[in-house]
Amino acid sequence: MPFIEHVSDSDLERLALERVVPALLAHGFCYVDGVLGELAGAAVLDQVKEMHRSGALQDGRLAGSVPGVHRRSIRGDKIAWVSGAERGCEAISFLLNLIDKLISVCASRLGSKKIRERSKAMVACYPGNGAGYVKHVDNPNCDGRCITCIYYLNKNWSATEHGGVLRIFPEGKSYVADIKPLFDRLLFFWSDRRNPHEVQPSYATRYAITVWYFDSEERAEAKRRFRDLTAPADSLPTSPP
Ligand SMILES: Cc1cc(NC(=O)CCC(=O)O)nc(C)c1Br
Ligand SMILES: [Fe+3]
Repeated sequence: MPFIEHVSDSDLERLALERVVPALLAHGFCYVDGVLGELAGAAVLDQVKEMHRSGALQDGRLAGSVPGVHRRSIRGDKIAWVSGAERGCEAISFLLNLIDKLISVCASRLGSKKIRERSKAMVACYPGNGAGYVKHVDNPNCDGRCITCIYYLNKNWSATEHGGVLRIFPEGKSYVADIKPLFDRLLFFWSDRRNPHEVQPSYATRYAITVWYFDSEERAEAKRRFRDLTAPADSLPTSPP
């Protein structure tokens, strides 16, 4: 991608149709470099650094505390959830708007997926103390998340020196995909079991912003299932007297 300060809608449309959709359908993942360009990318990085400096990033929680296992050994990242409307997140909001446009062009060409909503943006920082993220699947049990989209923000990143590579183990393939978390790189991959992935130990501060796009039918079904599990007491069959 040439140095494009302001990516036009037609550029996004072409990028989606010629690059993202074919790669997602063929390999299940795809990354694009130089998405925002130097200036807009640097503005996003500055805002993420300011969040880190101001202490807005907190330890990533684990789903359910894992007894006896030290949290950092599983997830070493510090995170914050942003909608983009917060003060100091204007550049992040610009990024999210651009990704939304890209996905909306892709969505209609990704088969039966109806992608109409997404999560908030998760701003993450691996502090560079050797922490990473153990191998996992983002959406192993049909919670509705369809596409994981990660925007990386790390300038002059050297995998040999700093580690921090995202390794995807595409299901059923004989190869792994090692993706460096480079500045102004946008990565997409199916969130389900097709893409187990890990973040290898990071030895430099490693910033990324992740959003998850929902398939609305799978999301609605997951909500129904979840509601059954958490139905209020009065609707559950009462235990025998
Ligand atoms: C909160 C949360 C974060 C992540 N992040 C990564 O996999 C790291 C990707 C990267 O930074 O390259 N994955 C899941 C399933 C949850 Br939940
Ligand atoms: Fe993940």
